[in-house]
Amino acid sequence: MGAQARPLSSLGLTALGGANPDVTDIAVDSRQVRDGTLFAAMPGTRVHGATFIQYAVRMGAVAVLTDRAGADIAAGHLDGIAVVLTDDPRAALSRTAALWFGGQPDTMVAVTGTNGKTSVATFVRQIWIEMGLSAVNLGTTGVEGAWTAPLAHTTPEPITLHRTLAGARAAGITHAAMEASSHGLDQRRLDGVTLTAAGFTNFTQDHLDYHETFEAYFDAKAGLFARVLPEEGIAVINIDDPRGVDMAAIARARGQTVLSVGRDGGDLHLTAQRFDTTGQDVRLSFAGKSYTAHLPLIGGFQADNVMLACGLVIACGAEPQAVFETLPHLGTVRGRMQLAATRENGAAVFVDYAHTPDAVATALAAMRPHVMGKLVAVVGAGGDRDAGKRPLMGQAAAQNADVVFVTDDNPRSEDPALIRAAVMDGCPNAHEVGDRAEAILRAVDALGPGDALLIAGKGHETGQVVGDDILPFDDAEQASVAVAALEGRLT
Ligand SMILES: CC(=O)N[C@H]1[C@@H](OP(=O)(O)OP(=O)(O)OC[C@H]2O[C@@H](n3ccc(=O)[nH]c3=O)[C@H](O)[C@@H]2O)O[C@H](CO)[C@@H](O)[C@@H]1O[C@H](C)C(=O)N[C@@H](C)C(=O)N[C@H](CCC(=O)O)C(=O)O
Ligand SMILES: Nc1ncnc2c1ncn2[C@@H]1O[C@H](COP(=O)(O)OP(=O)(O)OP(=O)(O)O)[C@@H](O)[C@H]1O
Ligand SMILES: N[C@H](CCC[C@H](N)C(=O)O)C(=O)O
Ligand SMILES: [Mg+2]
Repeated sequence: MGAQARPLSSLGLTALGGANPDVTDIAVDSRQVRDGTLFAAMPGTRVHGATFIQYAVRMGAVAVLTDRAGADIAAGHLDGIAVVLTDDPRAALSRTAALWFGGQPDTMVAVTGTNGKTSVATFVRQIWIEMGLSAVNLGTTGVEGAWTAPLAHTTPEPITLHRTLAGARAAGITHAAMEASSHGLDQRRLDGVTLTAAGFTNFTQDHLDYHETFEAYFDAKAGLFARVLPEEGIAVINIDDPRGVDMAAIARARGQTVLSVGRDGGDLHLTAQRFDTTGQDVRLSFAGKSYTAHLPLIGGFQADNVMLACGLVIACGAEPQAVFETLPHLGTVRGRMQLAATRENGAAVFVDYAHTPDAVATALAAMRPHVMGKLVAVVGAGGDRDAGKRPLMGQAAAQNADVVFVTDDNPRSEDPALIRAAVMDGCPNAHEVGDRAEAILRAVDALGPGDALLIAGKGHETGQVVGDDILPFDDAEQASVAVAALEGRLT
């Protein structure tokens, strides 16, 4: 909450006719408006927020921030309140929220890409903490690290975001790594954040329900470099991804310094990787020097995420040697290639957040070097999300696992049987088991010595969204329950 009333003009806003009322709060939802509030009436995906201006005024709004379309919708209801009109009210709201809450950790980085954002942001935070700094990561798993808080979005809307950042700063947090989701970028949610560096992981299919085309999805992600990261910022880019090369060109065109990372070359370069039962050894090359480290992380792709994280920390001014020395102390990211249970015969059960075709393929392929026997997968797709990815996720599972169980993820408002049928189109030989707990039980039951199971899709989530209900559900817990039940340890 903003502590006290402040004139509208102090928030960087100029109202029509020079009105300059004192503002006591800012809100993006009319239902949160109270006396003295600046109501930001945003063009939405379902409705224009300006539809609710009349109500907001009744609740005590003294000023409205909107666009021309919003002013037209609310015509006749704007008398007596200050009206700020702008072509890009979402960007204006972000800058206003930054000024209203007035503080963020001194050093901040953001990371975008289809997969790996949470992992990279978590590794950045872990590295900073190992270096003795007071750091957090913000994103899908909430605020984690030296200060914790829950978040409803991967990239929170600007008011929540800046309230959180100001809270973190007040708690002594000096360093923060945040996720920039494509929705968040498209909706300008992080345009008020001051970034030292920004990272790009990769670009594959997701969220076409929202962005409609691959190019629009890419352009949203590119906004991190084309708009949010300042010209003096450093762009840390995975150039193994073909679109990483495009992203680097966008960053260079802005005058940003590019620090490239990759396996095929790059300023920070992975030159060797060897797997063992507890993780992997990596050799990295940076600025003419070679560094080796044991990463206690399962999954070859985590080396890519760790490299990007190292690049971001170095971009913020850390000594490379000190950064690479922290690597043996990194920990598993919650719900990402997390060992959840082990059967008495040694078969391991992993939980992972793979919810795109590329992630399912990558996560399963990453398990192969750790598995002697057969690889079993439990996979499903979420409702009210990109429907085109469903058969592709099934296909990725069929191509990379020996046995596949198709089950429900978060059906949300959709018919789960139809979602499963779409996934099954990509893996017709899979076993279809709608109930997720039963699918996990049957998959665990299928494990012999040397086999392994990947339960994909829900990672750290602790609920299953069915219609408007969130039913308690935790893949890691269900994996343990299944192992215990099958081995007679449940009474
Ligand atoms: C599709 C999408 O991103 N929608 C987000 C968007 O809502 P919207 O503006 O489209 O909402 P709307 O219902 O059309 O309403 C328009 C405006 O009217 C206002 N309103 C509405 C009703 C009312 O009574 N009074 C009122 O003032 C709303 O606050 C809104 O500002 O702005 C809202 C406020 O910032 C968000 O809560 C909402 O996120 C919805 C809930 C959502 O599910 N978003 C997901 C898809 C999302 O953002 N996911 C990404 C991660 C994706 C990933 O990387 O995997 C994320 O960053 O979390
Ligand atoms: N570098 C990578 N390349 C390909 N797949 C990856 C990579 N990193 C992670 N993944 C896969 O993507 C899944 C999600 O990882 P993570 O949560 O880090 O991504 P995210 O981008 O934050 O996802 P979200 O869009 O939900 O925020 C992992 O569980 C793993 O299966
Ligand atoms: N941030 C992603 C998470 C998807 C997780 C998966 N379990 C699903 O519900 O589809 C999204 O909202 O698309
Ligand atoms: Mg995430």
